[in-house]
Amino acid sequence: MQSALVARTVAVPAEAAADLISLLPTDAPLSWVRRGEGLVGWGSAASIRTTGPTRFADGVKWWTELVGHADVTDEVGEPGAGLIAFGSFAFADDAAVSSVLTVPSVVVGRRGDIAWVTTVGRGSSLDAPPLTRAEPPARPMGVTYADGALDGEQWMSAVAEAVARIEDGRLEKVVLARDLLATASETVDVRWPLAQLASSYPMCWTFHVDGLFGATPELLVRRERGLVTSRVLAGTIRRTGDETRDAELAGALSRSSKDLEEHEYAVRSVADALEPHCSSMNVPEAPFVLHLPNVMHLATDVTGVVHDGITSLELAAALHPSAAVGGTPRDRAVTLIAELEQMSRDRYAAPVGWMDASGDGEWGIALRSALVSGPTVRLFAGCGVVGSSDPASELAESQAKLVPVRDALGG
Ligand SMILES: C=C(O[C@H]1C=CC=C(C(=O)O)[C@@H]1O)C(=O)O
Repeated sequence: MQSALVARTVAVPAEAAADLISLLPTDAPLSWVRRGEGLVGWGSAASIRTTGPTRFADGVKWWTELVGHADVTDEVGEPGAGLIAFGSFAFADDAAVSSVLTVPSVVVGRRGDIAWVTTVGRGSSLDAPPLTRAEPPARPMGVTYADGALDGEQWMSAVAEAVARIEDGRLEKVVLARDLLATASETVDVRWPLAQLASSYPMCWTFHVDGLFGATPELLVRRERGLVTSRVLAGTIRRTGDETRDAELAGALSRSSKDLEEHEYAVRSVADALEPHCSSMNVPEAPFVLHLPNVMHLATDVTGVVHDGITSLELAAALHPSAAVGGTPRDRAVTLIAELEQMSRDRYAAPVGWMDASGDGEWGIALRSALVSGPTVRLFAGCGVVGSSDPASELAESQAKLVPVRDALGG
């Protein structure tokens, strides 16, 4: 049997963690960063891969046992300090896609002006490494794009088919996604698109776990000291870059019955899944408009007080897939997704984030994301389809949602 994990967290000056992503070396970089704060990690002290319908439960069991045997000294005491795991889960129950939880050997965290380094290993003397900028990544070169499973025409037909099924009364909403394949002339160093995403989309969570990277605006769940938060997004309009026009479009979005319907399904699915675990909840009656550089979304922040000892990962499992990425009713939507998309979503649109030893953590929905493997990058984007959806508008919306990763790849 392996010896127990030892984790030591020490405080460091905030300036040392001012640019978290620039600290990442090439060795298994991990990221969860928003507005310059969050967590980065590298190296691997322990990890688990799991598949199928029990993937979340397997992860929770593994983590609980690991934490139960670990020797942790944490002089900072903030959420994310001490022992943490980063994780990225498969969208679907099929056994072909691995989900992963990984404990880095070094984590650097920052929250406001508090910063720390956690070192994890199996030995007794763990010295925190000096925090210095890593060798900068190279820009991907010669990036070319090709259709993924479906070309634009075929994907619009899938959307039209989904609308027909909704009109038949078989379901109310389904989120259909498509993929796009990028190929660079050499292996892509994921730290390049990560740095670009973090600087262009500071209001999003810039993540990377085991080849899945992106900048998501949607927080599936945060659990922090008994409080739970979910930022629900659904309903989108593209930005024009002209401020006056964008303000008019934001107004139109907040009045659009099609988008409000899409949004309502997503909020309901989150509120219904959180309710059994909360003693009190706040679900705002009307959404606000979240402005991103490429698109605007209808957004609702659902909050609650958790009354049981449920971990953030178990909450994520209960919420996944919300109707922001699945549909309503959930089971029918997930079956239709598999039929119409004709591709595996892999880990796109599924929980990605981190959890600490207390079970607190943050799990985003892996949107505006891509899977990198050597010189190839598979990008994903999806759109909520309701009875009034128009296939050509949905295709244009999916293209707008591909912009962050396309721009970050620089081609
Ligand atoms: C499924 C995606 O977005 C979801 C989140 C926000 C808005 C959405 C929409 O308006 O369709 C989607 O529900 C994606 O970006 O791939």
